[in-house]
Amino acid sequence: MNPLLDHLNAPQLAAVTLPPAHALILAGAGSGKTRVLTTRIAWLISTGQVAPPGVLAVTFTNKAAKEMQTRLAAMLPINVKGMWIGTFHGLCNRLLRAHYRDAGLPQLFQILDSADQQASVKRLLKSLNVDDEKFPPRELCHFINAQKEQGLRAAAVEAYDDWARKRVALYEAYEAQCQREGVVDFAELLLRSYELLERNEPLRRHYQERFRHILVDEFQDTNKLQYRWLKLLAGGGANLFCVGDDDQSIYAFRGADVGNMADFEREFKVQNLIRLEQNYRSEGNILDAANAIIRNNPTRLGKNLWTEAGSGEPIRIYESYSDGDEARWIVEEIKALSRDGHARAEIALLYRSNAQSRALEHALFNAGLPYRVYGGLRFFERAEIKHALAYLRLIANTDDDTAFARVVNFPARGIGARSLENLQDAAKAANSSLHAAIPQVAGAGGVKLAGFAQLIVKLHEAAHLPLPELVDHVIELSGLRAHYKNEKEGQERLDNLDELINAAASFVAEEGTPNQDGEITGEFGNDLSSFLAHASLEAGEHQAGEGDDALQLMTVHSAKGLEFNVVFISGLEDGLFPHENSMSEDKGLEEERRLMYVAVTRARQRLYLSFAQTRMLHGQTRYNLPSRFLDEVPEELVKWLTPRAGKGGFAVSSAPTYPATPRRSESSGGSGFRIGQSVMHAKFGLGVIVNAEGSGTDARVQVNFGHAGMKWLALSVAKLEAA
Ligand SMILES: Nc1ncnc2c1ncn2[C@@H]1O[C@H](COP(=O)(O)OP(=O)(O)OP(=O)(O)O)[C@@H](O)[C@H]1O
Ligand SMILES: [Mg+2]
Repeated sequence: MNPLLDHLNAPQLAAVTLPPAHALILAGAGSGKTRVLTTRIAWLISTGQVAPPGVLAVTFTNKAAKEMQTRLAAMLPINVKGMWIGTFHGLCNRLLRAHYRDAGLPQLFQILDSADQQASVKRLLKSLNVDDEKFPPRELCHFINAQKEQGLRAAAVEAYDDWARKRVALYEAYEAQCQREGVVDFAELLLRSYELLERNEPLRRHYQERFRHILVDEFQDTNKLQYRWLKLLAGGGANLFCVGDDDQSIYAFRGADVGNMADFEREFKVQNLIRLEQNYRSEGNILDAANAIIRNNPTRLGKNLWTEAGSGEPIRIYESYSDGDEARWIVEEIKALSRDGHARAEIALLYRSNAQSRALEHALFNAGLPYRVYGGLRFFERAEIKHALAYLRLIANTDDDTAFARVVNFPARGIGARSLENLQDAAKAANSSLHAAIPQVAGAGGVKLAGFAQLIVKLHEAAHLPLPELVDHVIELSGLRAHYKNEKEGQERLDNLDELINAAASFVAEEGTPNQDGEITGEFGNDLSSFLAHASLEAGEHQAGEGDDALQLMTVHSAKGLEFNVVFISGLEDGLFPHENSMSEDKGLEEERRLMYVAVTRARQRLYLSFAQTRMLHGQTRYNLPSRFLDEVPEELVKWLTPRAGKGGFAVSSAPTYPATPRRSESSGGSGFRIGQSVMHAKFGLGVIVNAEGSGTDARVQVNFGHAGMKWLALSVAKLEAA
């Protein structure tokens, strides 16, 4: 038998070796979906059923794409570099680079990340004199992206009142601005390449005939437009092989639609529906906990996972007084784990929201423990990096107004707001880019702007340099290096800029010049523009120190598909996880529960769950109840590391469990209740006092009742009892 097929169980083997046909692999976490998908690619190629260029594989992150390539390279004696394996964004970018003319884009079009997009919208509102309180840029971006994700251009969006019509008009103006500047946002990458294939029949045929096998991982999290994109590409008779898990659908808030699974089954008349139920990742207790949690969701396709592994260790739960205490405890625990021989890279710290990482990072930093944060403030999103990239973008395209506006006066060169306004007016009058309008500005401001234009010319002259040298040169010539040298805490920024040079070097070394697999065009763009695209798309998955033995910090969302020997899930508090925005409606809560399921199923051997009674978040101290998800873990699987306090619904301890910070005993206006105290209300049940105001007959307290939510109660009326 083909050694590729060793170690597969029967349904996995069936999935890997299906004769060419559409297939849906529906299976729970850790059952080998990704492994099956990768092995199938290897099997199809090694048995000569398809050549490498005939495969298109979509993964969820760049990291996953790289991992897939590495695994394939280990299984097959072929060059996997040129293969079309990537994220939707990455693949669309590749398509648009290859056919930029047909797509109506400049050769060196630039990609706007979310922050760039917002800046661009802000600039638009300003130039149109639109009140950004009526149309907050963030919401406008959200609206625009949502339209694009449904495949709707401004002209196709319906609007029934003035405000909605204005919003659509702004969408249209934004599109025009992007087109003029030669930039595309993330949603545009997808929509533009969809339209390209839809409208350009020869091109569509070419790709339809080329890709014989299209394989999609994490299919449950595709949105409508992505699904249509897949359908279009598969329209020439390709075989669509999708793997997914409805229980892990966690991107509904971004337009993902689990309904795609049912649509796929129906529209493609899928005959091969394969379920995998054996889990190879987690030990028994962890798996049982995950199964128990997800069982509380009423709308599931339904499946249960089992494992041959023993029950393993109990799930450890820890309660702390504050987020700081929680972080310090995690540090101590990690030190102990290290002493026991656990590699740091095999330990993951997961949290619901990025803001939570601060306390953890602080404690890890103080303890001198190396760590890597995925997501959060990503490398390529740091201010100094974005400044340097903006200069590079201006080399590639002087009409890129977002980049222009970012650095025209950074480092400061005396170009004031007044001159910039004049420049903007001139650009608007001439319908040109900011850069092109410079000669129109008179006076001293005009002279300074001309100086900036000179700088861009000089940078341009260096464009022939090898990429890492070019980056170095730009950092120097732009004055960024000198600027940060003079800044008090500029060293870290200088280090990051050096890291950008390294990133450019490793980019050139790794990517080489793509396109060795017989693309129909040789116009993939040059190193600079591919590097810039990479910087926008990579989303921080590369960071300084990659490969070191560092702890892995990330949100649960970014942990999807990954696995670790030890997992900490911290901040398990109602309002945080489940997140308060999603607690009020069933659908939201179900998505949070799926998120919890994803989090728990990342662990192989050991799982820690922790929560804090108080937490500083966004500059405010919050008093929280333990997450309801903790109650959903069967007691027999659990070992409490702190006394299990409070019976029944919520475990609220009355004593500080970690002695590092003295417990505060704020009184609530002489009412006899204190903040942090547990109370009982006849209607709302058990809660925790989180805030207090007034005194005497006017005394009011705010109570977090968990399921019943947060309430202000007048003590003279509400009959509250100490619990
Ligand atoms: N037949 C098998 N024998 C041994 N190990 C296996 C087998 N199948 C999968 N594994 C291992 O189990 C782990 C989980 O597999 P994989 O990541 O492919 O699961 P998944 O279904 O994609 O999980 P997720 O839903 O979290 O993405 C991996 O370490 C994988 O190598
Ligand atoms: Mg997977």
